[in-house]
Amino acid sequence: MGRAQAIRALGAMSGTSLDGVDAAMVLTDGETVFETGQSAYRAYSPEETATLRAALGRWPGDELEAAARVIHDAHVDVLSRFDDVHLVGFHGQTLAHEPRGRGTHQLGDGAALADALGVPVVWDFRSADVRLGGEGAPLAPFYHFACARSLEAREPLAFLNLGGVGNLTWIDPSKDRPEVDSALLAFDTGPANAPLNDLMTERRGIPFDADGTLAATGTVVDGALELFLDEGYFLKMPPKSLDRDDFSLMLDLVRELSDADAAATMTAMVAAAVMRGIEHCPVPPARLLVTGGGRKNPVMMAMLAAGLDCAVEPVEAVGLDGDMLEAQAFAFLAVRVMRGLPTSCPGTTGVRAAVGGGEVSRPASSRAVRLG
Ligand SMILES: Nc1ncnc2c1ncn2[C@@H]1O[C@H](COP(=O)(O)OP(=O)(O)OP(=O)(O)O)[C@@H](O)[C@H]1O
Ligand SMILES: CC(=O)N[C@H]1[C@@H]2OC[C@@H](O2)[C@@H](O)[C@@H]1O[C@H](C)C(=O)O
Repeated sequence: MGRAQAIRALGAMSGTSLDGVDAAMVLTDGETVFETGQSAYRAYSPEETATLRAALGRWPGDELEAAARVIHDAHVDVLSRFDDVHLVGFHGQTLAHEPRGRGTHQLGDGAALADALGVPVVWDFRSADVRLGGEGAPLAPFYHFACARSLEAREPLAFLNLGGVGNLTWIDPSKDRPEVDSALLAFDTGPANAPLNDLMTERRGIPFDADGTLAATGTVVDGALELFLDEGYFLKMPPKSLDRDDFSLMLDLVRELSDADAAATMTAMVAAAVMRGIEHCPVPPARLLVTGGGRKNPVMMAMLAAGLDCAVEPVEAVGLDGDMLEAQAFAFLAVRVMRGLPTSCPGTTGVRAAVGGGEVSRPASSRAVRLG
C-alpha cells in the first residue's frame, strides 16, 4: 500500500475525563501516516457530563438511553463538521472496563452513527481483544508505533498519555511492524487526571487543577505516597489496564490533607506511578513524549522530569498534537480494521496473538444500494 491508496479517516474519542469529544482527520493506509488534518473538539455541557457520569459502571443495564443519546448527538454534531470523509473510527465512551470480569463496554452505536453520517463507521474496537484473552486496552500503541517510525526515531522511546487514566507505550523503532515480537510494550501506568479532577470538584467545585496551580502551593505527603505505591498493581507485569475508578483508594489516602497538600500529593502519585511503569520497560526509553491533558500541568511534568533519567517533553516537541493523538489513533485503527491488519498484539494488551478488533457498520443507504 502507499499514499495513492490512503484513506481519509476521521477518528473520534470520548475519554475518561468526560469533558468532550475529540475528532481528527488522518490520511493513512493503516501503516504509514501520510498526513494529519483538520480536528475539532465538542465539549459536553455540565448536564451532559452529569448524564455520562451517572452511567459509569452501569453496564449492563437498561437505563442508559439518556447517556446513549448524549454520545450519539455529540458525535453527530462534531463529526458532521468534516468534509470528504471516507471512514470514521468511533471509540465511544467507556462505561465499564473489567477484561477478566464483565468485559469492556464503550457506549455508542456505530450502526446508528453510520446512518446519521452516511459514512462507514468502525467501532467496538476493544471486545475482540478481550474475547481472545487480552486487556482490550490500551489501543493507541499501534498508532504510537507509526508516529515513532515517521519521526525516524533510532533509539527506543516511549509515549505517555496523561488523560483520566495514564498509559504508556514503549517502542523499539528498529522493528518494521508493530505486531512483531518485542516491537512494543504497552500498559496503563495508573490513575492520572480522573481522581485529581474528582478531588477538585469535591473540594473546590471546579473541574480540574488548571496549570497545577493548587498543587504548586502544597507539599507532597510521603506517607500517603508510599501507601499508594504499595498497591499490587505497580508490581504486576504488563500488559495491564485499568478502569477509570479503579484507584478510588487515592482519594481516601488524601482525605485528611488540606486541599493544596492533597492536590500536590495526588499529582506526585500520578508521576510516581509512571516512574514505576517505566521500570517495566525492556530498556529505558531515550525520551518520553507526553500526550493528553496532563502534559499541560507543569507541576506533573516537573515531577516526571525530576524522577526520570530521560527527556520528558510534550509531543508538540516532535510536531504532534497532544490534544488529538487519541482521536487520530482511532482513525488510524479504523483503516487497519478495514485492511484486515491487527490493532493489538501480545505486547500491547496481552492478547494471545495479534488481533484486529472492530466492527464495521455501513450506512443504511449504501446497504440498500448493495442489496438492490
Ligand atoms: N492546563 C491544564 N492544567 C492542568 N491539567 C490540565 C490542563 N488541561 C487539561 N488538564 C487535565 O487533562 C484532563 C483532560 O485530559 P484528556 O483530554 O487527555 O483526557 P481524556 O482523553 O478524557 O482521558 P483518557 O485518555 O484517559 O481517555 C482534564 O480533565 C484535566 O484534568
Ligand atoms: C478501557 C478504556 O477506555 N481505556 C482507556 C483509558 O484512557 C486511557 C487509558 O485508560 C487507555 O487504556 C484507554 O484509552 C486509550 C485511548 C487507549 O486505548 O490507548
